[in-house]
Amino acid sequence: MKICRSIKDCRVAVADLRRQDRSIGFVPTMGALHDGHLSLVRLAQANATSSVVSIFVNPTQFGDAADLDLYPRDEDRDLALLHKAGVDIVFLPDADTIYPPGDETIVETTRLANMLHGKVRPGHFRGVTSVVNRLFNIAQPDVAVFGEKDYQQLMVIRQMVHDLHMPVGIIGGPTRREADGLAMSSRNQRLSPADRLAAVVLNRSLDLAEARACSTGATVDDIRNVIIDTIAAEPRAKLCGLDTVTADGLNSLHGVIIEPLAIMISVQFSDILLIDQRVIQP
Ligand SMILES: Nc1ncnc2c1ncn2[C@@H]1O[C@H](COP(=O)(O)OP(=O)(O)OP(=O)(O)O)[C@@H](O)[C@H]1O
Ligand SMILES: CC(C)(CO)[C@@H](O)C(=O)[O-]
Ligand code: BAL
Repeated sequence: MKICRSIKDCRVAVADLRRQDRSIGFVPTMGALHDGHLSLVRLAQANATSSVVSIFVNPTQFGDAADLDLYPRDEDRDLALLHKAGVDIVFLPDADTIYPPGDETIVETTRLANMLHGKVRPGHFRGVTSVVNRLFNIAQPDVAVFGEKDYQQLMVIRQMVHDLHMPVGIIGGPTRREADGLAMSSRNQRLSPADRLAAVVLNRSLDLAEARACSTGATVDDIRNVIIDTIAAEPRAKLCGLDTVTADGLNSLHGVIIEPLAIMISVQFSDILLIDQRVIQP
């Protein structure tokens, strides 16, 4: 496994793989890896003949300086996990490498970035597309894998790739969960023991919403009420975002559910914001 910290080293390592006729499957991450990330690596390996993983805690997607400072980091453990997973290249740039001094270019999906979860975290998706664009230019992947847990992020990336004619196939990976149903997330390690137990309410509310959706004549408002009531019954949880939108265009849906519905929730425990989602078929 090659560990590259500069763009030049990463490009040389990618060119080596290309010389061997290997295709590149890319998984961008912010490190503090868990089984969710490793499942994306396996998906990349299943869809390409080599795998490249980046670890970069991207400052431009954090609105809150404390959230950026406290973001979990464990480079040695991450490298050991990626080595064991058979990854070919790990790219570990620093902020000046990605954003050279004087840098002034941003990439933004103007509609998708500023709605729904983008309103809870202003500027967040602009930071995501700006960094993913740079990472794609460096790793030059054939395919790249993103988790469905960050559902709006996946849609934003698909839109960017489509609009900018980027020759990269985007693959969505299913959400991996802890035994009690909590979606794996690097931020879970920052939860207090009591908040960790309470956090199971995200998945429980989505399970109850899905069950409600299966009943005849269920409306989008019924689903929303199930989520609102379930989260409200957990005193440690504060519902910050609840979006019920079409699964492909993320447009608002009302009335009886007659097309695939994406439910996206963000819930705060103390100072930590967790997200989860579910796509429900009518
Ligand atoms: N539980 C999961 N299952 C599958 N993929 C996941 C899961 N959690 C995150 N991912 C995906 O891994 C990639 C890297 O995400 P990131 O490094 O931000 O991890 P994270 O655990 O989501 O961290 P955070 O605490 O910031 O939410 C993203 O494409 C994300 O959607
Ligand atoms: C895609 C990503 C690595 C960009 O920084 C990040 O938003 C993430 O980890 O989901
Ligand atoms: N997976 C999303 C990264 C973030 O919360 O900034």
